[in-house]
Amino acid sequence: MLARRALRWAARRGGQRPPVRGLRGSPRVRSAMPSWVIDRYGRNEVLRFTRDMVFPVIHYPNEVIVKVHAASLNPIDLNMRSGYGATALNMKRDPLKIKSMDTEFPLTLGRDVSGVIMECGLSVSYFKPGDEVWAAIPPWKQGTLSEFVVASANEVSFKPKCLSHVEAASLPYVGLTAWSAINKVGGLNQSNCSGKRVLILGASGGVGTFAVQLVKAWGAHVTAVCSHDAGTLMKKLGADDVIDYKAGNLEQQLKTLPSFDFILDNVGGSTEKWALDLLKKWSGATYVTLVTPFLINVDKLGVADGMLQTGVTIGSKTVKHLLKGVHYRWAFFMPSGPSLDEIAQLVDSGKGEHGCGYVCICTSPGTDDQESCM
Ligand SMILES: NC(=O)C1=CN([C@@H]2O[C@H](COP(=O)(O)OP(=O)(O)OC[C@H]3O[C@@H](n4cnc5c(N)ncnc54)[C@H](OP(=O)(O)O)[C@@H]3O)[C@@H](O)[C@H]2O)C=CC1
Repeated sequence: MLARRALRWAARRGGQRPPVRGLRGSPRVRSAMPSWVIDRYGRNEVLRFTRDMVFPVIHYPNEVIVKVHAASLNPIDLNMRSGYGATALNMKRDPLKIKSMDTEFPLTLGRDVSGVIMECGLSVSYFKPGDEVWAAIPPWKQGTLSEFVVASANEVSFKPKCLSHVEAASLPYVGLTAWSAINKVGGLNQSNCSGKRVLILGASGGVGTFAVQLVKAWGAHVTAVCSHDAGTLMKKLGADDVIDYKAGNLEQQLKTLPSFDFILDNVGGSTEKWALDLLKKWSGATYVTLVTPFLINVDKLGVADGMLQTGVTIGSKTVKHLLKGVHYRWAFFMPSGPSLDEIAQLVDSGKGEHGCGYVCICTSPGTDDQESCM
């Protein structure tokens, strides 16, 4: 597995196919393209359709331009539409003000894309024009609600063969977020997850439905917390125990179960005040939350003070819980083509009880009749 991953990294950096001089792909004859953009933050009325969005340009040799066949929306797009994270994301967009941007507008939302490579930068040898790919574009870049989008080749991966573009576009952002929380931050993987007791809070959402299937595919015993409506779906996705958080006191319901090795918190709020006590003590058990105040702190306090406040908060919580015998971590979405390669393999592997793979695409999680399992 590691060797294959290393090979992919090498290939993405130009190790496999000979380097190409100049841009490769269809000659471009247009300078504008259709997009959904916003020109200010607000509610849905700020969304504007335009046919005159500037065509994306390859600025760095490792970038590709993808023709978007399908895109999808996540809660972060709604939040970004309202201005969430604007301070930190703008700093990341243009840290040295080299593009002399006065404003981030017009801003294109949408993180997920499934489409076809149209152009490759000079150093891209892993992909070629015409390849079918999927990706999650980081929030400091222009989004995917456009005809074309530019991405780093390291953010892009070959689309799973068994999914259509529309199906594939529902997965990358939630898949990579769950992968980051469970694998990169939480340290679980195919070889160490078997038999572990995993609790997923907020299991019926985009991230949660992916997380349930991932740890189940790796052999964990999965307890899913969701509302009653999603119970049947959770069972179909492989959850061993399903707990309805609306049926009485959740903390008391969970305390009747044996302790957990790993908790993924997709809910936040006051949950962590009691949920860490559900972990096994002094055995390396880990609590990972995806609901963090990082961007809110930076928006409220500015970059320096916001990051300082964030550092103090995470540092003190980590130490406090370590002294009680458990690990406490924050996780974030991480764009990654190589991680998407591994997710694509799971999707295409065809081992799950749903036919083609472990990963079952829920077009609108939470209701059984909208489930579509590829
Ligand atoms: N740090 C990061 O980089 C990222 C953080 N996130 C965060 O992760 C969280 C999950 O994201 P996503 O899956 O896309 O969001 P969704 O809106 O798709 O899912 C949230 C789910 O949580 C469920 N839920 C709400 N309240 C509770 C509760 N008290 N107990 C159990 N379940 C509950 C809802 O179920 P129901 O409707 O049935 O109540 C819903 O299905 C969000 O808070 C999001 O902001 C997401 C991506 C990246």
